[in-house]
Amino acid sequence: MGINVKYVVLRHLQMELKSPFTTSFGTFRNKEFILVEAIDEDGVSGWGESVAFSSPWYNEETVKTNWHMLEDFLLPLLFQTSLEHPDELGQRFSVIRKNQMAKAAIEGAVWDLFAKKQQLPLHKALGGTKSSIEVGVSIGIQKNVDDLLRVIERYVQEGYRRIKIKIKPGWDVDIIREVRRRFPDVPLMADANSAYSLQDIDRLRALDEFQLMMIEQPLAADDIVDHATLQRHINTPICLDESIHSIEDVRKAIQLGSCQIVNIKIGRVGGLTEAKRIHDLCQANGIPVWCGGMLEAGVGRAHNIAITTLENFAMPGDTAASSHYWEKDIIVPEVVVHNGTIVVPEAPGIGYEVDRRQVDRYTVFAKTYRAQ
Ligand SMILES: O=C(O)CCC(=O)C1=CC=C[C@@H](O)[C@@H]1C(=O)O
Ligand SMILES: [Mg+2]
Repeated sequence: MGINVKYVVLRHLQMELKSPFTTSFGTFRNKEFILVEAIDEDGVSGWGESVAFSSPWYNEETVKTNWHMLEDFLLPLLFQTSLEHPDELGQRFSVIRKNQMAKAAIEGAVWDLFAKKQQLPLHKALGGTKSSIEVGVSIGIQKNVDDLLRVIERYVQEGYRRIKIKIKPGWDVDIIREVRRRFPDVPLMADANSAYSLQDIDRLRALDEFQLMMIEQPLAADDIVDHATLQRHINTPICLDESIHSIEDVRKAIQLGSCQIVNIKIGRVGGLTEAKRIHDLCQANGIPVWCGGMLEAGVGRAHNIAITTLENFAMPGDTAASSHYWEKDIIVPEVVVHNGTIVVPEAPGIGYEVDRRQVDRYTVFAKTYRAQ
């Protein structure tokens, strides 16, 4: 059964975060993103979500560059001929360099469509094995330590399986010491979003005493060489986020010893097919992976849940409950977390219904593209 996408609707949505999210590179108050709906000859819709932000802080892609790539390059390639399987899109899109988040947005919609046509939940179509997944929560930089401790307390009580806090020079060793004093046993990790350099080795080594599960992306966003040096000097396992765009990046990082853990973000690596390949390579090399978050709305969140059902997603990811981010999400039911666990939905495709009323409410503009 081929996949024959007849038209695609791109929608530019804007949703307000319940509370601002601050990292070492800035504060998010709103989330603007592109929602992709791919409709086939039978009128079945597949949904994808671009995780690019409005500004090129996290990586070089933005909402506008994603729209441009989709409109001018990726949709024409998709419309060229039908597909037998979503895995074929990687090859078809390989004539376009990088722009992984734009590629992943449409690839995700095609995977949802494919799974629906097969009457399979997306997680089964991907080869997932879990019926529930464990999740953690990522906490932005707070005004002061007391606020941070209060926020952590709340999430620990809600049952989240690990706490991730953001660090940067000056908001690191002392802060983590306080957190550890108050929560000696909580599974804890720190994400630096590239805020350090090799000159900070001593400061980063000082974190070894706190039994962190890992430190995420301490060094430059495009680096895997200095990370290998750093890993030789510290005991805390390094996890790469920003530096990983493809299976080739992972192969090289493993060879160099740049990390012991990989954060897989579907958007950053160009889609579900590449995410699965990276998962498999890491598994073969004894490297656990987990699913990162990009403050997704419901569709992106559903894709994250599906990929996390693969076996080697062995650590809790950042897929917190919809209500952690939004007053009202765009899917029904919303993603709920009980005791740090999400029950994986079994309905075909992403497993959640897209709430068109909410989508319309958040849509700033939309455009439809048809196969010629
Ligand atoms: O809750 C989430 O979706 C995860 C949030 C999170 O940690 C991140 C979101 C966006 C950019 C980064 O700061 C970051 C990360 O690096 O993992
Ligand atoms: Mg990160």
